[in-house]
Amino acid sequence: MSALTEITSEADFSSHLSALSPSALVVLYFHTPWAAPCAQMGAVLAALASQYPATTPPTISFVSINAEELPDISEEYDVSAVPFVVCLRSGQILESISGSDAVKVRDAVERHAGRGNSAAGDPMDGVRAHIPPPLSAVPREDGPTTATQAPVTASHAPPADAANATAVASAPALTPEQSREALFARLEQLVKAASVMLFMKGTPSSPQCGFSRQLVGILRERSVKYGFFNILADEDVRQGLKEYAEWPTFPQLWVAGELVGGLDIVREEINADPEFLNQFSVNKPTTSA
Ligand SMILES: N[C@@H](CCC(=O)N[C@@H](CS)C(=O)NCC(=O)O)C(=O)O
Repeated sequence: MSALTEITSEADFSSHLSALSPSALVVLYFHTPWAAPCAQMGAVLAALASQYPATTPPTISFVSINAEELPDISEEYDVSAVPFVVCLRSGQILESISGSDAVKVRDAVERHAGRGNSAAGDPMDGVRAHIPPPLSAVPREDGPTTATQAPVTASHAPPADAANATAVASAPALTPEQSREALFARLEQLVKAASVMLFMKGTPSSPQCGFSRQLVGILRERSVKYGFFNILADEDVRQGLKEYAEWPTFPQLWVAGELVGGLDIVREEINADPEFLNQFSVNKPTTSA
């Protein structure tokens, strides 16, 4: 699966881009370490990247760029605020998205990844182009309204120490209620990081619990395209999601930002409707949207 690659220098950026084929979609993610919305978007992009298989040569590449540390790159892509996402192909900017709207970013990536990949033999071709909202009853509001944007002046980036000073000055200690709100805002984004999101213990290739393993098996059998989040890697998400979802265990399967349930519920849904989840299968004919 693809991953979010951190760019460490301008030279690193140039060599990364030149190693890609011209038809590859490049997703640039500009962030700063001190801007809280960037942490959410970073997790969203990592989950999104995990949905795309790593191919040789890559047909899609997700890169993460510290907007303050690499001001020349930020300036080149007109980064005025973070988080900021740019979809790029053959050096051409296809779309820029400013702010932490996970749905907007996901839709843009899926839309652009759907084009230009067909020659690469990617098994997910076509499906990624656009998956219609699966549950018409589920409102697909535009991302959380917590899209607080942290302004960043790329061309006048402060040195690292100054950036730290900014972080201290601009990040007063949060009250427990504020921390909970921030966590819930992050979770609201995460559950929408992919049309089908699996919150599990471990990863699909290495599940750390039998329930998660079985749910991965169900999704695999149906060739469902999904994003995942390993809750063992983030205790805040592990505990917070139980409260946010009002569901005490993992795995949790979310579809279009709505909780379906755990393994037992997914099984019940499939028993009641064998076609359940089929619309997210990579084997589904793309014409039947
Ligand atoms: N029958 C449940 C089984 C899931 C379950 O019991 N999970 C436990 C053990 S893996 C869990 O997540 N406990 C809470 C935790 O570990 O944080 C289902 O349908 O998903």
